[in-house]
Amino acid sequence: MAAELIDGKGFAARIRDDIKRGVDQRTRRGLRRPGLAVILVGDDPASKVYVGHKRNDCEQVGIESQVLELPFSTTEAEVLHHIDEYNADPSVDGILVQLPLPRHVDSTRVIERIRPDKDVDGFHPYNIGRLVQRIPALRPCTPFGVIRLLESIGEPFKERDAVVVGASNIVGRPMALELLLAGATVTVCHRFTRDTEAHVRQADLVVVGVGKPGLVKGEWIKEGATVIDVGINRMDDGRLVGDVEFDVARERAAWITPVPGGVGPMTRAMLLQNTLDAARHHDG
Ligand SMILES: Nc1nc2c(c(=O)[nH]1)N[C@@H](CN(C=O)c1ccc(C(=O)N[C@@H](CCC(=O)O)C(=O)O)cc1)CN2
Repeated sequence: MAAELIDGKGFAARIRDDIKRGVDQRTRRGLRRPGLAVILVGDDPASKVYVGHKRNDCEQVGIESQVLELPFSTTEAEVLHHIDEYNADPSVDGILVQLPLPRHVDSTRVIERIRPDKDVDGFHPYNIGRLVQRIPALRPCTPFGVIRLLESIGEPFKERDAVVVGASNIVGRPMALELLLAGATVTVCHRFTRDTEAHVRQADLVVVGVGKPGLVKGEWIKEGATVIDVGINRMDDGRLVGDVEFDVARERAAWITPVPGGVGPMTRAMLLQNTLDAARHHDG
């Protein structure tokens, strides 16, 4: 029987409704709206689309957003200067620098410059360190969103062998950490892994975030597994596809996320959640 689809788009819409209620409650109590500042450097078309979505999401839930669009030639020192200004601005609760950055700007130095309490992407080493120790923190949005999706389908983490394919800073590594904290037994496959297929074949839960269409073959998926596809790849004909060979995987899995409409909308919803949480923290 074909797997059930995990409806990230629908779930994210419900989370946005909750966040809107949280924002409205603040304004009724005389508190200011949460503020998000987004920095976009260069003109990568996909980044522009994502930043546009984030701006619309903020408008929908009542978060004040501002987007600073900087040319590709912007220096690292200039980006750091803008971050310093947002760090000092009390109306800004969250700062996000859209990735990837041009090669002449060091993303690690940029992320480290953001005040950890305004790091709504959850990428700052301080927040990652807190997450490692299970201390409440701003959590990286994509893995946080995946955990929320898995909780929504009643995933029994503690009984599961999970395999994460990909070990990026944004997805794979924090994803493995989140699954570990949720109680799963976790294996991470990366570019030096000798036999990714063998690991995926025995996994009860597979999370893939590499950015290569069809990297994980449908026939590798164990019968009844849960498959979370974080990949978003735009094909020449304009279609968006994930990293998993969807049609075949769907015949074997019990649950699977679609692309589009799976993890992507949840990443954006968790950004709103982090921004609201940061504002609550800033209330004192
Ligand atoms: N500073 C950050 N940069 C990047 C992040 C991030 O979390 N923080 N993640 C990705 C891009 N990303 C968010 O910025 C992102 C990508 C895609 C979606 C999304 O909603 N996808 C939709 C389809 C959208 C489309 O039409 O193209 C879907 O999957 O249904 C949300 C967020 C890299 N950079």
